This record gives sequence, C-alpha cells and structure tokens, in this order.
Amino acid sequence: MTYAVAFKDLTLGYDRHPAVHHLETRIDEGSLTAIVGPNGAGKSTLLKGVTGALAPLEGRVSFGTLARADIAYLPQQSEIDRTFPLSVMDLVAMGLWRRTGAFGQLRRSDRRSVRDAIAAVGLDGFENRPIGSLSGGQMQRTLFARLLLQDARLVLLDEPFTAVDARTTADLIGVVRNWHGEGRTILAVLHDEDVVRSHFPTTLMLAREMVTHGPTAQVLTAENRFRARQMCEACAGPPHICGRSAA
Ligand SMILES: Nc1ncnc2c1ncn2[C@@H]1O[C@H](COP(=O)(O)OP(=O)(O)OP(=O)(O)O)[C@@H](O)[C@H]1O
Repeated sequence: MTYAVAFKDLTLGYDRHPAVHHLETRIDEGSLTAIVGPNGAGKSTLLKGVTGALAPLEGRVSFGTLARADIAYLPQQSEIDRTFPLSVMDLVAMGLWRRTGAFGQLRRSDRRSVRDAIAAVGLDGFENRPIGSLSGGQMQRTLFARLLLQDARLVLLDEPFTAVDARTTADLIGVVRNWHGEGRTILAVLHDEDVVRSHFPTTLMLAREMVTHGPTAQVLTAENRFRARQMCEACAGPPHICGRSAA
C-alpha cells in the first residue's frame, strides 16, 4: 500500500518545547483516519506539522506521491476570524485560489462551481450572507464548501464536528465519506468516539507520543485510553522538555 504521509521520528513543538515526540508511522493513501487523544495531546500540532505551518524540531514529514499543494486544511473554528467582511460566496470562492490566483477574476464556470459547492453543503440561498451572521453549523458548512472546491488529495480536518448540531454533523460526514469514496486521504482530529467508531476505519491515538495506530476497534480500547491518559498526565501544563535523546 502506498502512503500519503509518513512521519519519521517526527518531533514538533513551540519555542523548542516538544508537543509531539518522535512520531513514527505512515498514513496510507486513500485512508480515512481519526486522530484521537486527551486535550493537549498534540493532535492539532500534528496537523500543523503536515501543512508545513510548523517546521519539525526533529525528524520529518514526507509525502508519497502528493505535494503540499495537494493538501486542504480545516482549522479549528476558534482559529477562524469571522469578523472579516466576506460573504459566503467570497469565502467559498477562496477554494479556487490555486487555480485563479489570489486576485484572479472568477469566470462564469467558476461562479457556477462555487454555487454548486454551496448547494452541496445545503446552503442554497445563503450565497450573499456575511459570514459574521452565520450560525456555527452554517459556518462549518461554508468551510466544507470551500474544501470541496480545493479538490485536494489530502484533507486535514481539525475537530470538524465540534459545536455542530447532529443534522449538520450527519451531512458533513456524508461529504467526508464521499471524499473517501473518491480515493482522497482524510486525517481528522475528533473527540466523539461514537463518530470515530461508526465512520473512521483507522485511528491514530496520540498522547504527545504515539499510543497506537491501526484499525479503530483495536485502538479504541479501555486499556489504550488509560495508557493515553497516563502518558498525557502532564498535557494540561505547558509542553515539557523532551527527555529522550535525539537518535
Ligand atoms: N501556538 C502555541 N504556542 C505554544 N504552545 C502551544 C501552541 N499551540 C499549542 N501549544 C501547546 O502544545 C501542546 C499540544 O497542543 P495541541 O493544540 O496540539 O493539542 P490537542 O491534542 O490538539 O488538544 P485539544 O484536544 O485540547 O485541542 C499543548 O500543551 C499546547 O498548550
């Protein structure tokens, strides 16, 4: 099986304080993988390492046949500035930037693609709404429409269903499953184990270090959860100094 992303002795952190330690595993191309772990386990940090926003302190992230330009990333809702004066249409159209350039004019066919993406996430009629007036769930649908247009081979989702109602979650899971059916690789940070069990065949459990990575039923056990909590006891505090020497 070819891999989409490989982590090789990867250590990521902030101001030289590691938040993810010596991670060594591969994400198969076309897989649908959940990243789980306690608060502060380094899950968001890992996604930032994959996007390249955070450079490794040690080790590396490598990609199989894809390039960083093939990655689409949905950050946590709290990291998105909704006061920016944009309409739903403007925000979704940003998904075409790779093709149109930042200030490129949208062609008629581009506008149609934007409208189609908005309709695909159930937001028909919201095209001209300012994003600041959207509910949390409507905003998440808008961001998924932008991801649809990005047409990426690797999709990174950071807590995509947090603070989103059950109906919206079900609709957006439908979008994720379609991406999986199209052969894209999906890596999603999730807290809801029912969602993980029902829809994500593979799970990576993180607690600053990797706890385990494999078929979801084998990963989500009471024993692994207990180990993760123990490994992550210090997670509530600031990232500590890594005691392991660089290989
Ligand atoms: N920008 C930053 N500067 C300094 N430390 C940071 C920064 N972002 C995260 N951290 C620290 O890195 C560690 C891992 O954080 P991260 O957000 O990756 O965890 P997480 O598993 O995604 O947590 P949660 O489930 O609470 O979202 C935490 O100790 C956090 O305080």
